[in-house]
Amino acid sequence: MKHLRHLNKYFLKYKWKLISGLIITIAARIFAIYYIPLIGDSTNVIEDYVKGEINDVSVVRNELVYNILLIIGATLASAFLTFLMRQTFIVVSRHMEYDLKNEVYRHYQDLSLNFYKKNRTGDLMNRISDDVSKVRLYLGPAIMYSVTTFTSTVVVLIYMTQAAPELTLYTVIPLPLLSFAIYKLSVAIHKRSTIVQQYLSRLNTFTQESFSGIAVIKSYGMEPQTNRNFTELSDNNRDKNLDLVKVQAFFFPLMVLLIGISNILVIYIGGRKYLNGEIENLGVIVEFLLYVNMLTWPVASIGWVTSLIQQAEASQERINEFLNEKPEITNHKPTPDKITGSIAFKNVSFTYDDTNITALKNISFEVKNGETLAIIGKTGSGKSTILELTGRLYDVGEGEISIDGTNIRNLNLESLRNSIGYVPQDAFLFSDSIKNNIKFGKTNASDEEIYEAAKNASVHKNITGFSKGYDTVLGERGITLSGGQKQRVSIARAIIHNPEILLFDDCLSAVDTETEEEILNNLFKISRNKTTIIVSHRISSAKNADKIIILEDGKIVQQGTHSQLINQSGYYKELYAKQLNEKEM
Ligand SMILES: Nc1ncnc2c1ncn2[C@@H]1O[C@H](COP(=O)(O)OP(=O)(O)OP(=O)(O)O)[C@@H](O)[C@H]1O
Repeated sequence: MKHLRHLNKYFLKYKWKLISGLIITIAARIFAIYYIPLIGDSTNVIEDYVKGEINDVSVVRNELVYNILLIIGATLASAFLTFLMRQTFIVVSRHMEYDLKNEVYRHYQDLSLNFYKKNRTGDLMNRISDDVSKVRLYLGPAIMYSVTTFTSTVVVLIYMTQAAPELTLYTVIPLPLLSFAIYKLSVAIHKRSTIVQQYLSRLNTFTQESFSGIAVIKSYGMEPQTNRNFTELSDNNRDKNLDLVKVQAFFFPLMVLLIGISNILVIYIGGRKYLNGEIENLGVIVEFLLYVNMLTWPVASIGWVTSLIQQAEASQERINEFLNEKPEITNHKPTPDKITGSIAFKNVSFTYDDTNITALKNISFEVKNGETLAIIGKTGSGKSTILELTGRLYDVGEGEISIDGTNIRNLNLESLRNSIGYVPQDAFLFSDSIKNNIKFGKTNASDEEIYEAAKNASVHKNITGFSKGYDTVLGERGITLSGGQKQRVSIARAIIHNPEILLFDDCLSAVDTETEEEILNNLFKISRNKTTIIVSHRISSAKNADKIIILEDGKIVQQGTHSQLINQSGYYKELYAKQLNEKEM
């Protein structure tokens, strides 16, 4: 239970609701059992009348009517209290589930990019959905059934021992057996349902991928092969489901068998005792039959609850594993900073943990406030890494990155991130309206600000061309934007909040040279007093920068202005000649 201790804070938070649930449950169980002695009593009255011990039929009638009214009252009270009990325990468990989900989600958000690289998205999703749901079964049903079982068992046993102590002993013998058998069965069911879940998630992943990649499947004529793969997965899935159903099928017969044994014991032993005169009235036997049936479900639920708790413990262990992960990038400065934007890299080297690739080697450069730096270099030379380090998505191993003369580790993290407008290499847009995607950069932006940003990113005309304009929904359920349109919406998102620093990671690669020219002209206007770093493979994007650096294998191999670099032999001059030729062709 040590992993479940993490949840104690939630029990404390909802303690008053839980305590009232406890009181309601005890009252509900007392009322639920209350009718049994009344039935016994009614049987006894009839028996006494049959034996001739009572001669007046109206006495019998009055007693029966009185008992029936009490039974109706107790049943109604028990039904109402049971409703309240579920409302309390199950509602509280839903609140706790909501709190836990939020806690996990907030923690995920704080964790660094490295964490996301080390763990698969499916695993992250499972822990926040499936595992939290399993924990909820402990927080709600498991606690509720434990309280019900305990209360019912204690109350029923008190009633039974008062009525016939020896008979009680014989009739409860099969019950622990029932509990143990149900526990074993629940464990077997759990094992099989975990396997079913795994197969189901494989099937889902396959289906989802084949729908997303339907264009590739069709163009390669792979439909028959995909069908075969689906059938194979689906067959496995069915077999695993059948394995589960076979075990589940034992559940109720087992319960019925053990209740049957208890009933036979009551009738056999109780009957003999009645004939011997050890039990005075038939009513005791009737009562015992009802008690045994009433005890069965709570006793069976001990096994079920035990397996629920075990599953919750395993799930909470997985959740805690992530909750105990410390964010690698933390804020060391609580007060906000005013950032103007001059950036300096001093002897920076950086190695990615997971691949051990040293992406940057002893990099030094400076971009003053309001200047533009262009970074050019072959693929894999470390260009994107420079931008990611500037935004402190990773902390550097060696050397120092400073902004306005302060090491970025000592800047307020929120101020740093707010001062940056970052356009990543692969523009990611959410399945939401274009307007909301742009507003992501400034949640309180007015429509005018959105249009202005879209105009500067040269995408306004495209958007107004869609029938729903800025309300056009993107993604799975909506329109698919072209690569260039996506890049431009992503640029609009970065510039809308008027940041001091703009980082563009090869974000004009999918637009034609004319649009590139138009966007660069707009950006030139809006970035006059901003510090800009443009990563590109095109000379056209870099040529107007105040400074250009050429990276090769993580090192700066050339730097200067466009006019200086085209007069030096090296990568820049070669690229310039090549791209000039392509333009002329
Ligand atoms: N997230 C990462 N984890 C591990 N290694 C990485 C990661 N990102 C980049 N690398 C490695 O670091 C090196 C530099 O990559 P980077 O993305 O900075 O290059 P780039 O110059 O931007 O390339 P491109 O022009 O193709 O975008 C590459 O060898 C790459 O494989």
